[in-house]
Amino acid sequence: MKILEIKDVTVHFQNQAILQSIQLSVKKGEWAALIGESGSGKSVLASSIGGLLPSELRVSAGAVYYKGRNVLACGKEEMRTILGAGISYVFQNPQSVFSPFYSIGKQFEEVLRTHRRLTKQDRRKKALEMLEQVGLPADRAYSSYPFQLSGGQLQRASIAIAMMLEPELLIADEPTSSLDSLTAASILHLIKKMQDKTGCGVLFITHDLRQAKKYSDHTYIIKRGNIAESGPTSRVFSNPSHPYTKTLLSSIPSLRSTPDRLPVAYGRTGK
Ligand SMILES: Nc1ncnc2c1ncn2[C@@H]1O[C@H](COP(=O)(O)OP(=O)(O)OP(=O)(O)O)[C@@H](O)[C@H]1O
Repeated sequence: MKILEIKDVTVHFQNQAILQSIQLSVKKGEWAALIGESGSGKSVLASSIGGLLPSELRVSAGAVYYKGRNVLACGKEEMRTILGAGISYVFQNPQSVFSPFYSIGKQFEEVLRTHRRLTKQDRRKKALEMLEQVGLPADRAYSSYPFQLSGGQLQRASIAIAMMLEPELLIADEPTSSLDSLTAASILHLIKKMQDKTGCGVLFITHDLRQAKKYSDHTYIIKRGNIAESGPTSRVFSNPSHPYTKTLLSSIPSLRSTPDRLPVAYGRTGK
């Protein structure tokens, strides 16, 4: 079942097309990767899904269906309900998710107050449970202010708050770009774990080809506002058809030449 279906979406800034006739879909439980270089239109596409485009950008054609409902035609109130409970975001910069003026726990509880009918005690219990699930010391994180957590810890908290209402679609917009590689790997592992637990669809926006290859079922390559190529990840990476995809893949030689497992000489002799 398709959770998200983007049909022929075109976005303009004044008379310049930033996205052109985009087609993309994400099924329940699927991990789709959207790969493209800087400025190709990844974030504009992510924003258009949740109706989060800045006012100077306009969707000039097409539709974005969330479970069959065109979100581009939804009113503000309906969109507010869909966002959070149906579609959630994790951004590159977790600071943008949290207010610096309130503790993390208070901000979790505020989301629950808006979307769920729970007692104060149950809101606190749920917040602590989510913080624990993402591997944070729950009590400390709950009472911390955002600046008291490291970048990696804050990204974990942002995943916890994004998953708290069990959304059906998680849009992860370059969630690891500001993190060191070890922390980045643990964050992607965590998103995968949360997906396995809830069965949500994931739209993973990245320029990291290795991570896309490792996690995604389906890959979309975007170039200057157009989908240059799409298909099952294994096919796109093993047998790319578009010259642009070939160039992207060949820019990281080890991606295609490094075997998934260590060679016998290193892996199995115990030496
Ligand atoms: N608010 C805006 N007004 C005008 N043009 C914009 C606006 N936001 C983005 N653009 C333009 O749209 C194009 C796509 O930008 P976008 O931010 O989606 O790229 P991206 O692929 O996410 O890049 P990055 O990987 O660097 O985040 C760029 O040419 C950018 O300059």
